[in-house]
Amino acid sequence: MRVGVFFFLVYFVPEIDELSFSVCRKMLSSGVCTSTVQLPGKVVVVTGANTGIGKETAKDLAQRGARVYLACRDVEKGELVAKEIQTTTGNQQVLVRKLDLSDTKSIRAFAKGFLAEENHLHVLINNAGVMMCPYSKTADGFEMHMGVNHLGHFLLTHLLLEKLKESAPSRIVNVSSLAHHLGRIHFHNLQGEKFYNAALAYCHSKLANILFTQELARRLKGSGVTTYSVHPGTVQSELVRHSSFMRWMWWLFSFFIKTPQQGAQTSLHCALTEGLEILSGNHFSDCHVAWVSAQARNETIARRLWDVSCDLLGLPID
Ligand SMILES: NC(=O)C1=CN([C@@H]2O[C@H](COP(=O)(O)OP(=O)(O)OC[C@H]3O[C@@H](n4cnc5c(N)ncnc54)[C@H](OP(=O)(O)O)[C@@H]3O)[C@@H](O)[C@H]2O)C=CC1
Ligand SMILES: CC1=C(/C=C/C(C)=C/C=C/C(C)=C/C=O)C(C)(C)CCC1
Repeated sequence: MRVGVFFFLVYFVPEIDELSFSVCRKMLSSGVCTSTVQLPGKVVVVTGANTGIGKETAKDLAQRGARVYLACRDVEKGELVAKEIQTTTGNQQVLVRKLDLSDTKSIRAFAKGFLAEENHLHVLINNAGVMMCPYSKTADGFEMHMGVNHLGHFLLTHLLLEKLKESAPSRIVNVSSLAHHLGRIHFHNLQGEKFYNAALAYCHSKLANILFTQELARRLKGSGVTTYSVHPGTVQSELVRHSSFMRWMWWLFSFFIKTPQQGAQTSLHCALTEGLEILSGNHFSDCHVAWVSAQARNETIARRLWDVSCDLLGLPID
């Protein structure tokens, strides 16, 4: 039935025909991380690692011998995945710790626990994300997309930054999206209280991921810590859980959508590839540097977002 609907559209609507074949070509030329780097003795944190892109990223890093922390809001789901990764990779150093990015207390507790038990952190992958949630707020009163996708990771990164610097060379990968092109930082409506659209709220938060990456790269110059933002591609995952339209689209076009394992490739490329330090602050898609929107290249907005984020989270503005 799905194949029938697809071929009906392709056969009878020439525009869709052209679009789908060019999209198809693009999807099929998706990047692959070719790094052979092994990671014994290295410590990695992946947020949202119990499913989707995060799970596949964590699995690959465990396969290379790293000690991998799965930072998950649902510890039970995390434990099941940790067992699965331990079995498939033979690496027992896959650990689950509770992290709910929609609650700054949980983020602080995660960081405190991690810093108490680990002397190093070589790679932080800020992967967790929510998309198209009905209007809701985090425990601290932030709009859910901005709160989880941007502010949660902003705070987590700040709390772990000294450890990353002590462990240099180290890397931070922020999983953003092509959707950032539709994003805007409305400083007068950062919590969506004046107007709210679930899809745009996601786009705004993904733009914030890129602005954060660029500002962080500027501030970390010379520290040995580098940072990259990533568009993983359009990937079959649970991200579409809040939208029946998107679930339908993903189902209809599932032939052209990447698997989570393919979706993990660009994060892995940025975390592992040797010689990438010179490209700190850049955005990547299909394992190549990718173009970002004019908003995402605006240093003034990036600096202001940094200051506003510090202010909202009670961090000192430096
Ligand atoms: N799939 C796609 O096509 C695309 C994805 N991306 C980005 O890729 C990243 C990974 O998404 P993907 O794997 O597709 O989606 P999934 O929904 O499959 O995975 C998202 C992960 O984030 C976790 N998460 C959600 N909310 C919180 C929270 N409050 N605290 C901690 N963890 C949380 C989820 O945990 P739980 O299972 O408990 O809900 C889950 O582990 C996201 O940042 C997304 O924006 C970007 C472009 C396209
Ligand atoms: C038009 C079109 C598609 C739609 C793509 C969309 C809608 C992508 C959305 C991506 C998002 C939301 C990423 C998350 O960050 C498909 C399914 C690829 C198939 C070919 C035609």
